[in-house]
Amino acid sequence: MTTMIAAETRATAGASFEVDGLTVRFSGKTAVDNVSFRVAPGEALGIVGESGSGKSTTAMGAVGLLDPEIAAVEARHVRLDMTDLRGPGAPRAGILGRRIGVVFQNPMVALNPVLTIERQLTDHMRQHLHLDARAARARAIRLLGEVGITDAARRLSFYPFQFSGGMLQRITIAMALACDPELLIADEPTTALDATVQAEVVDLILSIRRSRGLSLIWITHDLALLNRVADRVAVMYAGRLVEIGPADVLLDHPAHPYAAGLLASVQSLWTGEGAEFLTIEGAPPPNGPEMPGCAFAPRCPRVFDRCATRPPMASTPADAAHGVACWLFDPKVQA
Ligand SMILES: Nc1ncnc2c1ncn2[C@@H]1O[C@H](COP(=O)(O)OP(=O)(O)OP(=O)(O)O)[C@@H](O)[C@H]1O
Repeated sequence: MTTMIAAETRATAGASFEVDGLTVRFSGKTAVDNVSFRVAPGEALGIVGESGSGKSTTAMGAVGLLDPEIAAVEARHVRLDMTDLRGPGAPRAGILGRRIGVVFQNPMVALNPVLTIERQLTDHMRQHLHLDARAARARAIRLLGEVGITDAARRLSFYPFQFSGGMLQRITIAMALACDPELLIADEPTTALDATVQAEVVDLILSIRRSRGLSLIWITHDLALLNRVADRVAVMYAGRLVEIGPADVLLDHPAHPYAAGLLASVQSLWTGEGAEFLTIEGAPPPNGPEMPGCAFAPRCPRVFDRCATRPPMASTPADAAHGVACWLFDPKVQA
């Protein structure tokens, strides 16, 4: 009983999350190259980029969710507040699931189809919070209420197939919140849902973030959504972080030619009928960041000689308010 009270009253304010020099390789091939960023306590960072740009690999690699048999992950450090998640003897086990919650794209994949919702929600709490069965069940009912599932006591005995996609995503959000995390990672949490329920799930995550004061990383390919969900935005291209800055600044005046092109293509869609639909010519390089210069150089309308031979700023400084990895904005080139 004592443990239950401690768990329920634990403050759920957000923690800072700092990633420095994260590189991820699959079978020796670099998928994410020297990525650095910081999320301040209670802040929401949106990570945007096209499919395959390395958004999920960055987040999952940072928190230790990639299978070490498949992915080689290196980083100078990954810190949740003062706790280093990657140093020797780092207390990784238990942090994920307790201090960090993750909501995935497809709730059907995140949930076990042959276990009841009660079992899946309470196993998690019993493991991390050491609650007895009764206390865990009571907590599960409260959590389901928090994510908008009515008649929660009865529905705890249901299996995943008895819920709609939107309801299932609410349940995975409850699971992510089960141990009062300080950081929530939402990896395209609405992509697999019907358009009608997407907005409800976005609203739910935003309202939970506000009420709990959580730090949030929201991964999306939807630039328009970032207006609503993010305080700061990080733009990824071909495994590198090319621009990071305050959402209002970056979404109004993106500096990196790729970010500018991405925004222009979305804005041309927003402007409606008769408007020219802008696209960025070409495709991302097949070898991701494994090329001598800037990976965007072959598609860049502002390319110049240096871009093809040397990668600009290998990473954006973790503490920079607005960073751009582009030779056009390098002070030494401008001088
Ligand atoms: N398990 C894996 N094995 C091999 N390569 C992988 C694996 N997972 C990801 N990759 C590669 O890593 C790169 C980054 O993929 P990632 O899924 O992180 O991109 P993303 O930006 O999140 O894309 P999406 O929006 O489609 O989810 C891609 O080139 C992808 O093919």
